[in-house]
Amino acid sequence: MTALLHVENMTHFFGGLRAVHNYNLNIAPRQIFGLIGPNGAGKTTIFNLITGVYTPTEGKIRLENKNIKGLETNQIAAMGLGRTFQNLALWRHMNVVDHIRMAHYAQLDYGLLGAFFNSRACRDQENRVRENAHRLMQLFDIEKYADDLVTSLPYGAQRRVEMARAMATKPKVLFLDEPTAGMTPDELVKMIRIIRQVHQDFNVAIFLIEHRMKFVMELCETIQTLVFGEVIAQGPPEEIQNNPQVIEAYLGKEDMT
Ligand SMILES: Nc1ncnc2c1ncn2[C@@H]1O[C@H](COP(=O)(O)OP(=O)(O)OP(=O)(O)O)[C@@H](O)[C@H]1O
Repeated sequence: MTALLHVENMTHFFGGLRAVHNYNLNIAPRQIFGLIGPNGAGKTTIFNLITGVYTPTEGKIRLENKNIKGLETNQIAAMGLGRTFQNLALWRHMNVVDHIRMAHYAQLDYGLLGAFFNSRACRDQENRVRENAHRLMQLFDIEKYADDLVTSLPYGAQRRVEMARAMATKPKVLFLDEPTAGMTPDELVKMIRIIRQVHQDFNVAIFLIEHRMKFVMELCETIQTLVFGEVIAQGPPEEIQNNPQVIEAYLGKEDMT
C-alpha cells in the first residue's frame, strides 16, 4: 500500500545546528504512529517541517502522493493535515463552541455575497456546521463548556478543545504534539479513550509526539525513537520497549513502563 504521508531523507539546519538528519517516515491510512525521544531530539521540529512552519533544508514530503514541501501551512492543512500544538494554541477570547465553528469556515464555499443575502446554500451549510460542532463537542466531552471562554476550562479540557478544532476540517492525518502534557492520570485515561474513538469514527491516521510511555505503548502500532535528530529505532511497542539503545537514550529520564 502506498503511504498516506511519505517523508524521504529530510534534513534541517538551524544556522549551524543540524536539528534533523536524513529523516524518513511512512504513515499508512488509519495508522497510529508515535514519535518519542529525549528533550531537544528534534520531534517538534519534524512536526513543524512537515506541517509547513519551516521548509526543510533537504528532502521530500508527500501527502497522498502530492508534494507538500514548500507550501504554506494553511495550504497543507487544507490538503488534509490537522495538528495541535505542544503549548496550546487557542484563541483566548473565544468561547468553546465558536472555536469549533470557526474551524469549519476554512471549508465553506458560499462566499461573502451568499452570506450577505443569507442564501439557502449559506443557511444549509450553517446548519451543518452547527450539527457537526455539536457532534464534535459530544465526542470530546466538552459540551458542558460550550459557552465558556476556553481559558476558564481545566487544562485537559482545553487540550480536547484544540483537538476538536483540528478535527473540524476532517483531516486525513492528525498530528498531536504531546496531547497529555500537564494532564492528571484521570485525564490521561480519558484522552486514550477519546483518541481511540476519534480514530474509529473518522478513519484518520494519527502521528503523535509523547513523553508518557504508557500512552504511547497503549495507542501506537509503530513507534520511532529520535535522538539528536536521527531515528535510532522503529518498530512495534514491545520491540521499542525492549530495545537497549532506546532504554539507554531514556535511562534515568523517562519512565519506560
Ligand atoms: N526555531 C529554532 N531556531 C533554532 N534552533 C531551534 C529552533 N527550534 C528548535 N531548535 C533547536 O532544535 C533542536 C530540536 O528541538 P525540538 O524542539 O524539535 O526538540 P523536541 O524533541 O521537540 O524537544 P522537547 O521534547 O523538549 O519538546 C533543539 O536543539 C532546539 O534548541
